[in-house]
Amino acid sequence: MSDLIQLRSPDGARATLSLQGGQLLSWQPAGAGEQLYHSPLSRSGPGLAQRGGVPVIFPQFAAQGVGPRHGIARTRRWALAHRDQGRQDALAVLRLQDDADTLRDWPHAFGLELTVRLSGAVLEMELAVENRGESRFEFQAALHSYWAVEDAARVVVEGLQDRRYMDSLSGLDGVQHSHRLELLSGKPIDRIIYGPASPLRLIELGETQTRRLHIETEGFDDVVLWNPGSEHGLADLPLADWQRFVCLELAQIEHRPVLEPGEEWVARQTVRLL
Ligand SMILES: O=P(O)(O)OC[C@H]1O[C@@H](O)[C@H](O)[C@@H](O)[C@@H]1O
Repeated sequence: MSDLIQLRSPDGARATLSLQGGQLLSWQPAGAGEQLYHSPLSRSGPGLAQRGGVPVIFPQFAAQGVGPRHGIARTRRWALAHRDQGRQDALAVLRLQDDADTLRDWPHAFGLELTVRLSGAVLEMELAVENRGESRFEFQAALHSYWAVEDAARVVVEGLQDRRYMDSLSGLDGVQHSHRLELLSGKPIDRIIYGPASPLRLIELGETQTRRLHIETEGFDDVVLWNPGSEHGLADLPLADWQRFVCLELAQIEHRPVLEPGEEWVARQTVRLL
């Protein structure tokens, strides 16, 4: 079976999901172009992390644990649990469960379910985590969204004012004072920001028009803002492509949810192109 799932809602919105990684790769709202960046140098396959779309980070963010960087979900093959086309939408549900291979990296029985629904100018993504084992576990999670832009240096993010953050580049804590956070041309940025507003607004100030993505969060307490800048050394990213995306990743990092056996945790992002 092919790794790619194509979704199309009756109003023309489209998406592509990859079972490898359980990853949304492409989203085109009705009447609009591609909203997600995907690196042309990205590789896909067992054990590989694809650079682009929306990788699922679970159960560990970055190197904040003893397991694989950004967790075990983005490098595994997920299963298609369900797909449907309604009168006004299309949806797919992907699942990942523990197996002998995941248990070697993280010794817990879990179920992950990613639901992707599209309709018109709106994309909904829901991540559910279930404890299927006999002992409690804690985790971190994120939807590591690579939003495609023409020029990252023309992007501003609103909704972070007065929020605390941790700068992952310097290791220092800070507070975002201004209403608009502007990305600086070519400079890397890597911050975990706590308690963002909902919706967050990602605004691209183009020559002739302004593009706005409103990102509502439900259940995610943090957000990561990341762009590697012009001197990145990422082998799976063309050197100039730092300009082509901004990662705004709804996340649960600071307060790790604890799940007792049988319990479930659910969080959502709802993205609207205005
Ligand atoms: O190269 P990776 O493992 O996909 O990570 C990409 C980036 O992911 C972000 O979430 C982190 O904040 C960055 O520190 C990291 O560089």
